[in-house]
Amino acid sequence: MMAGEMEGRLSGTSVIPILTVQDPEQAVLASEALARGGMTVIEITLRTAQALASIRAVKEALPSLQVAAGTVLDDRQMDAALAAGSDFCVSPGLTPALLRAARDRGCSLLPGVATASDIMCGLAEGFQVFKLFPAMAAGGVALLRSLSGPFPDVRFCPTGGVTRENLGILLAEPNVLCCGGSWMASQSLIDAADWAAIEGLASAAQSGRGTGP
Ligand SMILES: O=C[C@H](O)COP(=O)(O)O
Ligand SMILES: CC(=O)C(=O)O
Repeated sequence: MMAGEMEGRLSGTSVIPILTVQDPEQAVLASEALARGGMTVIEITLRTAQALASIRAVKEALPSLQVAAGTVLDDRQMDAALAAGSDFCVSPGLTPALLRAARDRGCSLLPGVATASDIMCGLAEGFQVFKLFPAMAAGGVALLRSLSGPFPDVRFCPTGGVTRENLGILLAEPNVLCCGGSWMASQSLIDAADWAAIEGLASAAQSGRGTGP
């Protein structure tokens, strides 16, 4: 992966909404609402039987939206995600095999890290932008500040426990490019077909202020 490539992809967004969807039609409706709210990048996790079909359907309906495949754990899932039209892949952690698979395929990957050792593995393979997961459980702002000492050039996308309340605090950290989270398109909002609420949460998040108290 070219240096700076992932930073460029994420530069226009404060937040990556994360969707775990059961149905491609719902995925398209939710993605349309997120896009109306100003989102330019979304992630669909490979945690459901309909995830790949959903990625395909969203890319067809909204070609200019960047759609990442999330929860990519191995090269087989990476191949399936790319075949479905994903723009890039996201993983909750990293393995040397996954990093090599991305490099061999020319696949953009946002690999997950939670420790200094994870970051060192990623740097050794040429990665400089990471998802910090699970961000809040692993230490949140205190962890981001601690990591900025030994890794001044590394940038993060904290994900896991990010809410509309703590979003602004995380985005204020200099080593945070953007955050990821599921609150903008939660299962309950999707089940309720509350597309207006999804649009509103996306719009508030994209302005970097959340909607919280
Ligand atoms: O499944 C979603 C991701 O793990 C993000 O976590 P979250 O639900 O805490 O935002
Ligand atoms: C944690 C997450 O968002 C993923 O599974 O990629």
